Amino acid sequence: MSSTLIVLNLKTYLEGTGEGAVKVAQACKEVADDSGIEIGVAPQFCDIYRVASQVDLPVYAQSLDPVGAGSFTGHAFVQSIKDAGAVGTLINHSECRLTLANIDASITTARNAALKTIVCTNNVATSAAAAALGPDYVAVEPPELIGSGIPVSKADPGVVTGSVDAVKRINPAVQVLCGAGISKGEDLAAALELGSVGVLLASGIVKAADPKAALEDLVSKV
Ligand SMILES: O=C[C@H](O)COP(=O)(O)O
Repeated sequence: MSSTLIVLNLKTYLEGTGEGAVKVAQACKEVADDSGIEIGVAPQFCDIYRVASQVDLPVYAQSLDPVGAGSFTGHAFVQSIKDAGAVGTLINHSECRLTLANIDASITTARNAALKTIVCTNNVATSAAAAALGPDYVAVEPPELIGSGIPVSKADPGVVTGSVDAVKRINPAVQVLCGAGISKGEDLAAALELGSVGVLLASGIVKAADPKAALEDLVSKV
């Protein structure tokens, strides 16, 4: 496997009892095996166990709550997420934003459970702030480009290079992903050229008529 990472966020695009998530995850697994590029998938909480138990690929939660076992109704408990089979979690996605204090607490909670952490940010300043908290990855995604089909790596290369520079300066151990509007091989190639180690993406693959073909195109220029 190369050090490139692709994480496919399924958001709430898929209905049903997890069979759609398993099918997309299976496509990710096949393309990962063929390409040698690591591909992870972030299904809804209720599908983590089903996906992780049926497909041998890295599964991420879409978020978690910094709570322990106990009186925490409605929260996403890290140990349950881990026991369901997740290896990591997104934190602070634009569609699920947290306070800085809760980002910090979520990173600590995930790290204590040995889950990888991908903290989403919306610009260079928040990428710098996230890097100071020491997650495994910062994933910069300008919100206005999310779901637009316009790739951040072409529409706003400066937010990627700026985030890479800021993160390296603050904490060189943190790696940078970028996302928003990524769907094609040229988008991923451009993202890597800009210094990121991979992408966080969703609609371009999940909503494609043939997600496996879309994934094959995504990795075709690396
Ligand atoms: O988590 C994924 C990002 O929000 C990007 O979404 P998108 O690929 O649909 O633009």
